[in-house]
Amino acid sequence: MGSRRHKNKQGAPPSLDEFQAKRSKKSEHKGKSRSEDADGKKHKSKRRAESDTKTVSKRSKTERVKKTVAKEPEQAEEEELPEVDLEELSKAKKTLFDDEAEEDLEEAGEDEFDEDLKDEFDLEQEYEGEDDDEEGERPVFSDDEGVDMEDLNAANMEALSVKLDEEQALEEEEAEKELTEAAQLQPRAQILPTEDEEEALRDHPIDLNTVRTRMIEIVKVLEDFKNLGAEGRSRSEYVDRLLKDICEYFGYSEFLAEKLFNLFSPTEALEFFEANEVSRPVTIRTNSLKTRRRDLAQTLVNRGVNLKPIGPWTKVGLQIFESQVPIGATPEYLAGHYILQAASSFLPVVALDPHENERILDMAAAPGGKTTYISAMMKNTGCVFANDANKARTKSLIANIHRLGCTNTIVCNYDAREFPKVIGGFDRILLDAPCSGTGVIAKDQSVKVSRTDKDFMQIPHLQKQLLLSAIDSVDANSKTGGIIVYSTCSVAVEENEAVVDYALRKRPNVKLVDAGLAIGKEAFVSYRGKKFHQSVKLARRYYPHVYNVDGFFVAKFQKIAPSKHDDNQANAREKENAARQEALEEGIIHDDFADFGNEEDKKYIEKSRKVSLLKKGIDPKATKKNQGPKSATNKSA
Ligand SMILES: C[S@@+](CC[C@H](N)C(=O)[O-])C[C@H]1O[C@@H](n2cnc3c(N)ncnc32)[C@H](O)[C@@H]1O
Repeated sequence: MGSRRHKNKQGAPPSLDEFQAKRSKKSEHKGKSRSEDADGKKHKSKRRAESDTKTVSKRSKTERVKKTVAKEPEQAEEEELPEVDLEELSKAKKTLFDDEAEEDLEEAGEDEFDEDLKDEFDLEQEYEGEDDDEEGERPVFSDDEGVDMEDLNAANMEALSVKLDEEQALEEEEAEKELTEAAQLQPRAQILPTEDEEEALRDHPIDLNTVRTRMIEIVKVLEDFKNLGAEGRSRSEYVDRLLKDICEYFGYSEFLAEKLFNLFSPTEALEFFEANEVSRPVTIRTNSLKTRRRDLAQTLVNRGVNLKPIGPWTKVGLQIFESQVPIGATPEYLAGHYILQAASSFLPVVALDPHENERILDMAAAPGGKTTYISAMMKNTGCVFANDANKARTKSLIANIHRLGCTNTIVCNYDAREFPKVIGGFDRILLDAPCSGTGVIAKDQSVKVSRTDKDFMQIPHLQKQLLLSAIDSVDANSKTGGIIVYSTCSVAVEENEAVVDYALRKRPNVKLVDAGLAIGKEAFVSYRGKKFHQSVKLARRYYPHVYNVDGFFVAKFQKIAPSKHDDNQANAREKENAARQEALEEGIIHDDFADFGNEEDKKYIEKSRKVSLLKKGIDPKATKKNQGPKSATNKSA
């Protein structure tokens, strides 16, 4: 590790299978290290460093890094001791995300790599419904087990097998007993500083290695407080010290450290904080309006880009490992063949599941990563309203829409709480809500100290209002949709489960449905004494330390009936047409950005319409007159 906060090149978000396999490997490993511990490894006492002169919060990152890397032999020894070893954890995380694949890619010559890549892309077309028909290893009897094969016959086989089972159960029971006894015999380490030591600490600069070792040891105690807690010390004393250490080591405000810590078990919390020090993998989304992932991958490989499909859950994502060219400035980028987009940002759109020819509203759309994905999934048919309250941000939204060639999009600039008064009756709505950003601390370290209690009241308040507006703007009678997806890049319960639960209570005409996402953890149905509607568990949580993606939350609603809060549906179409007319007359988007070249595009649109109809076995000439008003205008309003 070159730095406490280092680039993570390897971490492909794993598939569910990969993830589960690695998780169980990890717990096997834990069991192993526990028994090693019981075998008599002694905990070394912590040491205090005396040489530093600055406090951690004032320390520069480079200094911190140097401290962490340049370990003295004794310090290194100390780090071997704890059961929860962060070095090991971060190694484990790397392997979790397919190191082997990357090494293969690096080792392979280009031709070989191209072949591998092709294979993967070929597989990608076929993987659905494909079963792994390799036989697993079969258990075999062995002499070691004390069973004479010659004595084994149908009559005694059952009795022998029962005997073996009993012996195994007994062995397991004894091993467990030994473990517990050994743990109880272990001296209870005095990890917490005494009052005098605390006092002395105040006058001394902080040593990061000491803090780190103590965090790990405290976590270990908290995970088995009954056996490892020191006499006369309460659990909360350990938690308080750990929180202080987290603030000092990772640079969080006490308020945010505690809020985030409370979401997890102590071990997992430490993994989460650690993961926030590591950049997520660079990922791009293929723009299927302009190219295919396989073609894009090949072109980028030819430019010296080292890449790999993200995982079986997306057919448009690519993970970039290394690149000899700036990935945000290749000719393919400029031509709109892809967009740089975090893997987690694909998820809400996958959950939204846009259909061709629908009317969709992206309520908080800038800079347009999700709008352009929605548009691509709709194959530029129907209409996407891309709204954002921040006018300045609509510039990047429009720029992305242009670059990616989305011709079914209308940009608007309202406070989304004004919907459905602006327009209602949508088939689907995405509310990718403004949030505190506690899921993307790796990207924006300022969140660690900038978020206050007030934020976690004000932001959820806005999110609740926006979500109700979204619900009221959807057409419950939509033939294909009636869907609302709510997402945030925050892991705070106030912004996620609490908002969803509020909406369920305020709008009984919606229900939560399965988001249809292959990965993700169930959302909470209760949290620190608060109970949420049982169905809230259908929503999904994503964590950096679990999937190596940004922290994220996704909930999918189905509107089952209209309500008195909805806008007059009949009016919606009229409003939409009036808005289009107004936009056309005012030529709003043409001040700063190039024209789409409507005439130029028309022939392509017409051609793609014909091809799509022919594919469905419909004569394009027969349907031409019936084209509805939903065809793209290429105008932003
Ligand atoms: C998380 S970002 C959206 C990211 C976007 N969906 C994407 O994928 O590129 C949240 C957006 O909400 C916008 N926003 C904040 N308050 C809003 C409001 N009341 N109405 C509409 N948009 C709002 C912000 O300007 C910001 O662009």
